[in-house]
Amino acid sequence: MAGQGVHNFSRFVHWGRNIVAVGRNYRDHCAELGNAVPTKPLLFMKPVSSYLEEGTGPILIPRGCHNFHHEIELGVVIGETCRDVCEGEVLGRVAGYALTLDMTARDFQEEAKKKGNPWALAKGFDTALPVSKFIPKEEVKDPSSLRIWCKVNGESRQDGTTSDMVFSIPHLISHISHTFTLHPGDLVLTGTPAGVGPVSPGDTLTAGLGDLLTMEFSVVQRE
Ligand SMILES: O=C(O)/C=C/C(=O)CC(=O)C(=O)O
Ligand SMILES: [Mg+2]
Repeated sequence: MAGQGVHNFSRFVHWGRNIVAVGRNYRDHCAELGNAVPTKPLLFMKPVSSYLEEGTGPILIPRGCHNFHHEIELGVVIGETCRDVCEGEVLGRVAGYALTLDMTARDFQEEAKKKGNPWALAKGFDTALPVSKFIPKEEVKDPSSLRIWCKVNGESRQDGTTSDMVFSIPHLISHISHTFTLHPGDLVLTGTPAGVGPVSPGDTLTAGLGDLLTMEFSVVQRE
């Protein structure tokens, strides 16, 4: 496995930065949840308090959640300010990448969707954003062609490739930057491929990004 240059995430990505997440960015995931493929990126935010660095503790199922899902995603870490950037400039402003999980309280999200409410509780609880080590961009030959996979207790659940994104990384970051500025250290989650599904207390999630790294998290109920 490559990845000699990976580093502790918080050494490079400072807490207190924006976390922008993209939803419905893989056709197969749109289909599995019965959603139309969007015609422009669907964006939401996760709070910085949702970060969970690998090795610092378990993923906590939020109180009252009865349908808790994994979503494996490629995370893009911004290296230079992005404000009104064109697509051609984007990759030059990226610092690197991380493997992330957009943990989702699906029942909270369903309730919010029915009422037309935001997804903050469904996507923003403590530990809703497990992250791998940080991978400098020099380690990643082609971010538009990376395998991302996730297993639960050793059983394959998600196995996709970033080449299947509806909107590319340059398109997503350019699009975001025309509405709000992204700063160094901000993280963009790029959406999940098909295979999202439930996890329970006692489960172990393992996930991988190409031949760059793997990560592992356990799951417990928040008391
Ligand atoms: O619309 C839904 O039911 C669910 C959408 C998501 O959770 C979107 C994502 O976070 C994603 O596609 O990665
Ligand atoms: Mg997601």
